[in-house]
Amino acid sequence: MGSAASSAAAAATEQELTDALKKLSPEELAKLKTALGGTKVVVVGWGPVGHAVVTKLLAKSAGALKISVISEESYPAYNRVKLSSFFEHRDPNKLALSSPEWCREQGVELIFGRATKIDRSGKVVEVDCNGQSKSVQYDELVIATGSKPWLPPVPGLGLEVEGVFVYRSISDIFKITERAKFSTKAVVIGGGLLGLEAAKAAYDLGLETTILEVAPHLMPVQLDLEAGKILQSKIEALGLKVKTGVKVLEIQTGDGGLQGVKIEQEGAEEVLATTLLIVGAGVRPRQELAESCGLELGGRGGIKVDQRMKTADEHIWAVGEIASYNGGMCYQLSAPGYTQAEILSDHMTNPKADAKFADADLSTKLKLLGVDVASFGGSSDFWFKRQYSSSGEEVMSKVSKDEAAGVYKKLVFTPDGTKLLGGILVGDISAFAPLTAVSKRPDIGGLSPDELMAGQMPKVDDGGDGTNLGDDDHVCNCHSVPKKVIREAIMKGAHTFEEIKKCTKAGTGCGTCIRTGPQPKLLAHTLNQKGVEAGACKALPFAHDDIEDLAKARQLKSYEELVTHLGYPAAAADGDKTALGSVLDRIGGKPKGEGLDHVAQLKALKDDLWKFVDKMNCNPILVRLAWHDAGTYDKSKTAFGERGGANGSIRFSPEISMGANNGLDKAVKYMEPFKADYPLVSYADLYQMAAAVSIEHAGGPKIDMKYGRKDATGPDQCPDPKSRGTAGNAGLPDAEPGPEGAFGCGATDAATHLRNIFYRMGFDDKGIVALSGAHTIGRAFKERSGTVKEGYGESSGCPYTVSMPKSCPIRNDGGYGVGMPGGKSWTTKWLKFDNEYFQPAVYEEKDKDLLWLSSDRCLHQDEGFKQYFMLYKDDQSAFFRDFAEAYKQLSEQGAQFEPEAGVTL
Ligand code: HEM
Repeated sequence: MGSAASSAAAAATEQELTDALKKLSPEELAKLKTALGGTKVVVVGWGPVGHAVVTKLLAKSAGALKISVISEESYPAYNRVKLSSFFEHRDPNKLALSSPEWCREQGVELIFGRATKIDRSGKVVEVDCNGQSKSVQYDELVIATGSKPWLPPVPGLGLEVEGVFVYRSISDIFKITERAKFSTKAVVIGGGLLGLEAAKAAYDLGLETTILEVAPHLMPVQLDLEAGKILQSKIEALGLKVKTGVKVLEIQTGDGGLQGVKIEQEGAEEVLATTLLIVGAGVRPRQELAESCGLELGGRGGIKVDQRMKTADEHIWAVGEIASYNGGMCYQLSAPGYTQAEILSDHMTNPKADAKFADADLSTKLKLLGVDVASFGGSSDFWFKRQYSSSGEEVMSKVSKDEAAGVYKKLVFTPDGTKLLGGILVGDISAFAPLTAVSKRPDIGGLSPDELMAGQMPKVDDGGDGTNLGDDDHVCNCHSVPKKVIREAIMKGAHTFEEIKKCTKAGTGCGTCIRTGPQPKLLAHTLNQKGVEAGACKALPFAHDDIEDLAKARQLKSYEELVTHLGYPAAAADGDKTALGSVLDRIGGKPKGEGLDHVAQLKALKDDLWKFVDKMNCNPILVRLAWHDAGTYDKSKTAFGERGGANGSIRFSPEISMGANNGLDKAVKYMEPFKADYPLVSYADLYQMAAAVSIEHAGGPKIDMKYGRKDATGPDQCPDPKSRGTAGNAGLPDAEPGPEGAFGCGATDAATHLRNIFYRMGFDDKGIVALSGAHTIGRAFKERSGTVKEGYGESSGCPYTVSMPKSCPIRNDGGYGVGMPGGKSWTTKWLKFDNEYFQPAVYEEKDKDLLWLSSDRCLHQDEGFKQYFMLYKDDQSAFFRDFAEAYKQLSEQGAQFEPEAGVTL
């Protein structure tokens, strides 16, 4: 490699490198490309560390390397650290660190399959792609296969037992969720990081959960006995059971799989009855590939690597949980993996690089079942030599605890008290970042151990940004990003947290350096120094939404608190408070719409709904909610409520519990926070507006509906389910006839049934076909309508409805995301509102992965319907026009408006 390459690769950060590369002359860039060009790098494993290798290699080679990545899971690389947050959103995309589109844009070849063999002499990896074998040639190979869960040797324990799971991947979570539907109790083996995360999952699923730990206390690798016991009592206070010092004797099975777990504690045996068991007792490196090709392994497993992360084979590298540095232990945390990715990419792009892997930072800070826990150390000796439990001459320890409050703090010093070796924090971990920084310095800056215990921090020259962190202190511990790197990124144009994430990775791990850590102050101060006025106001130059999230995370309630904890006080200006008005109201507990009149609330709500569907990809269910609220309309009836229509009555139990409305309670719940924020808007308007926004957001027509609908006030205003000449469901249509061959209205063919239903509402054949075209978006689920065998979750969906659909991307804007995976859709791009529903590829029913119900089929078979069906097939604008007209009618009839003429926006 020429000098141009080495000077570029010697730069310290990814951002610098990208900038340095930009500065190269075309000749120099050409040299670099010749040096690396054509070199084919294959990365096995698309987890967070494998992905970090790809991004770093791209940046450091100016795109000259040809990179392929082999991914066994069908999800884009995702953040396992946040796996348990999945239950808050149930959206795999929120965990994603990348996407297939990103790979495409970067020219990275993405291969979905399992690497089965490495032929070292031929430099080929064999990949099993869904039963088809593929040979992938490499010049340089990176193994980033990570770990696999370890099952303790307990009689009867195996993943083949129904009800036994591990906790490692998104698909594990889906499987656990499925089983949880039929279980009331869960047992978790393992009281370490992994086991407690798994216990959180079981707890979030509403199961009575018992945690079993073989050691005398929880988290034995990170905590001492006292800290472990405090954590235990906090977890028990939540209603979970914890048993420590436990030996698992046997797994008992019977009909339907798991029945119980037999244990021994303090000499007494006991059987815990359960149908769901999660094993979170540790992991082992996935080294089969390396073993089978004869690569040298580490003494305790993993692939032996040197300081450059190179294995015994000159062309094979290993990083992350699989890498055994100098044959020692493999690190099962992401931070060391990221450091290793950095070092590997340095060496692969620059033979003269001198970066060396030496020690891993095993500091961890996390929230376990609502309890903050942290363990930090200046070097890995803190954990390996268990300095946190040493005593006497080896170390000096200081402890403070408040058992009632559940707060514990232990700091461990050298015997002379001049250097902090590490510490343990439970309950209050606010000092984690500064203390971690102090533990990495040669001394404690002239303070005494007692002063440090009391919360004093050595004064550091922080350049006036208020972080009390030096240039080399880490802001982001997950990715080991020092303050100076973030500062430089801001100086070079990264003016938001998102932009900082992109160019430094800071904040993309656990995210606490943003939420509760020093990043906001650093950003505010640096922007201020640059004279950049970005974001909400002078003192807090971030987006309103960011400020709101930060305020919630830190429980800040006033402008003064915001500026002190997040902002740059010297920059506060008179107008700041006004500019932050809505955020201050929100964090002070006021609804968003307070002070706005009805029309202004409607307008603000529309914007919020747009953002919501954009984030959640829940357009279809909101359309179904609004249509089912309105679709009870009977033109022969006059009394408000009894006549049905869009009046919000679907939120009441007689209606929402009708079979036809299965699953819509989820959408009703989605809408509640909006109602709380905009109290002047009726539920009826809210539901209809959400549908109109969802359709438009998905690329469909704008529906010119009016607002001001009044709400049904109670269950007594719900239509009687049997009052519409149908068996039930207040006149909503059936998709298929019942077991006797008849639809609910008595008709034996779908076309007659649809006419019975929709003529009652005042529609004609054109309206029926146009409205049915709404199925161009959305899916059916076995758990809801029961019309399909596909159901909730990744494993129960079909290729178009899982997170990596074959038609990806399915959103109108080309963005990535499917919301909750699963079910079966009518169309391939089922988050795009277009006329795909009317296309032969759909209605000819050749693609078994698409849905076509009797009520859809009659639309192109019945002569009266067919003319419209064929018109919409050829002319999307005719479909949009007729749909918008019919939907407006659907959403307004039966409703009562105030003012009578309605409100148009
Ligand atoms: C013509 C008679 C209709 C029948 C028999 C029918 C039946 C169904 C069925 C069985 C489902 C699947 C529900 C599930 O399992 O989750 C469904 C979903 C859906 N329906 Fe209809 N429907 C009809 C008309 C309409 C109309 C008029 C609209 C809107 C204007 C509509 C909008 C939707 C949407 C958007 C979904 C997807 C919901 C989701 O993905 O969560 N449907 N429909």
